[in-house]
Amino acid sequence: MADETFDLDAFVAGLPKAELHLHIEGSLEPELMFELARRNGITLPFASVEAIRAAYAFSNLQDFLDIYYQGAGVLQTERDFHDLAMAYFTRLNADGGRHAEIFFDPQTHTDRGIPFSVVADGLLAGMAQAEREFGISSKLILCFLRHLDEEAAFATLKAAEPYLNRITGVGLDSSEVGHPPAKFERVFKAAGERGLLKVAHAGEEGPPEYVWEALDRLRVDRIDHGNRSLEDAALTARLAAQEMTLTVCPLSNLKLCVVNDMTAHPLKRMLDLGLKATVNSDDPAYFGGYLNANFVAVAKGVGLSRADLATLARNSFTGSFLDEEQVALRLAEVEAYDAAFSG
Ligand code: HPA
Ligand SMILES: [Zn+2]
Repeated sequence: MADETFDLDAFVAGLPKAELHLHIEGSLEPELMFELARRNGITLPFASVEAIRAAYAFSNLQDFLDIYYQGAGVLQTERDFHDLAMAYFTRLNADGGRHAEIFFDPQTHTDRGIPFSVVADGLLAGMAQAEREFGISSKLILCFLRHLDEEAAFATLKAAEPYLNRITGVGLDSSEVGHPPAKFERVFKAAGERGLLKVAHAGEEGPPEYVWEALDRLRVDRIDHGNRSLEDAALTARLAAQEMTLTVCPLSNLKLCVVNDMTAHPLKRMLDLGLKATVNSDDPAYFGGYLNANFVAVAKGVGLSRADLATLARNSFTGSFLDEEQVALRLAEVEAYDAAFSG
């Protein structure tokens, strides 16, 4: 079959795609971290860009989160958040990305005295510029930090009130184990009543029960990660029947030791089980690769076919929060690309 001999890098490079799982604070490259530290008169506990990169050796999610929250401390002004967003969209554009739904963690900033409006206005300005310059559409998803309490999440939803017409949904991130989705049932209900869509990280390190809870108690529209769902056959069947989108992050899974080796990554099994998986970069500045690097690494690791890759690209649009008309346009682009590609 021609499938076995296709040029993987070339096919992935031009494939139209959307990114649905990207923490904008996790796209802060060490170079920009240094520049913002200098701009804002902050002294970093690292001597060089190389020293920062050398510190990015994690054995679990918490190891990463500790350094990720520390890094975000250089973000102070609206311009900083704008520059952060534009740096990400420049990478996404280079990767053939057409659309992104980006997470931000307002509590990481408001808890150190940065107003919600500074964060949101900066990110929204970067998103508008990416649309103008690259034709990349994007949406903003407000994540609650699950290691903090329900009251803090409600306060964040209140701070977001003036922005709710420019925020598409809410999410749930940070330390998973010990902080089950049910802890945030009421705040997710309140978010839903305000017209927001809902996603949650579940089954990255946490057990399948957390995925059930995200479905049944938070009533999410997507599951972020979801890897550990495969331990539960009834859950897997439910996710497939419901056509629930999973936003899977291969290089993140490798760096945070959710998988020991890329050849053991569950993505191929997910697709073969009929799960609606997508490929995403999560925190690309920390995990060693942007969107296309994730596609290529997992495709090589588990042997994805060209048809699998086209399915993943389609899933990224049908699993997005774009309206039907925009989805149809993007799907037509995928079909046209796939039909025309020969390599
Ligand atoms: O992969 C992640 N999991 C949980 N919280 C996060 N915050 C940034 N990235 C992540
Ligand atoms: Zn994530």
